[in-house]
Amino acid sequence: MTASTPSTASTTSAPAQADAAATSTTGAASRGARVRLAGISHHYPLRHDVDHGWVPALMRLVSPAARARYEAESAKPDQLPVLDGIDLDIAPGEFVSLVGQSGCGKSTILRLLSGLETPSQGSVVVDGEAVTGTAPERALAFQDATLLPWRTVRENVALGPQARGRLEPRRVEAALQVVGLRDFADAYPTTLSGGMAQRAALARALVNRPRLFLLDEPFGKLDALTRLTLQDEIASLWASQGFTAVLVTHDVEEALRLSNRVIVLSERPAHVVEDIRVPEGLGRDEAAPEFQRLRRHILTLLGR
Ligand SMILES: Nc1ncnc2c1ncn2[C@@H]1O[C@H](COP(=O)(O)OP(=O)(O)OP(=O)(O)O)[C@@H](O)[C@H]1O
Repeated sequence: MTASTPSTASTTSAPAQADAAATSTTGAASRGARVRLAGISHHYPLRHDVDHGWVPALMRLVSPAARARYEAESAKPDQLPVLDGIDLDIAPGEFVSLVGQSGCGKSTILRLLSGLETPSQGSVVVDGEAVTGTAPERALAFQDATLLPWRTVRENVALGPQARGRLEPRRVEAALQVVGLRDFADAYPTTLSGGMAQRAALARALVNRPRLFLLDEPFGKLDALTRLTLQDEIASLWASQGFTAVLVTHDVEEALRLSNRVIVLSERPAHVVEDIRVPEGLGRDEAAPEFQRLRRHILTLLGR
């Protein structure tokens, strides 16, 4: 499935813009990456996995009770299983949301897709190539904008291309334009609202023309109104830029508004409980019985 009409909130005129953009840039959809997660399992080492060579000597000096506590702790598994057999194919231009209990491994999946983390088992393949490290065309946006406070908005957006020696000022200006921050290009991050800072972070990702955009609760810290506005803007960007999007969110309505598919994950170690296709256009009609039915269904799967 390729990007088609986006599902967006109905609070502003952005959905109309998104529709227009989607219609006018049908070719853009092919820019999106094809993603394949095959047999992914992942664990993190636990703290007592650390090799403290001095511990046995110390244990001879401590009380039997303290020694017993240490031995009990050491006998625990030394790995935290986080993901358990995740298989997922994402078509170019799809918008996929991952929902699941806190701590189930959603962000880990994004880190694997970005190349920040390597899976303990299985493979992450983007556009036919195994992911072995980070790449600018696989952009990651977090809950915190993480802008450098000593650089202006423009300088923050330019940072990635500059660091790679590929600075194209026109692209930086275009990225600022697309997120509506041209007038604040010379402002410093401390003078921005939360929503504006998040827009700057989106521009910083978009300047790399990502084929895969990984969004880790990017609206999590924003007030409800800004959140809805930015959701519309993401939908609009997705329609016009044609990237593949993977969004981690706790907000089931947000997932239904924005996505073609909602992947419901189990508790940790996570596996896919259900892969739900969102009918085209449904996201714009929250009052629709089908929207509400899907919302309740997902909440039930999440045990809420
Ligand atoms: N670098 C790490 N080292 C050790 N454990 C980690 C590391 N990163 C995450 N974890 C653990 O892995 C589990 C999954 O973390 P992850 O951040 O992927 O979950 P999540 O579903 O995104 O959580 P949330 O919804 O609360 O943000 C958690 O128990 C977390 O404590």
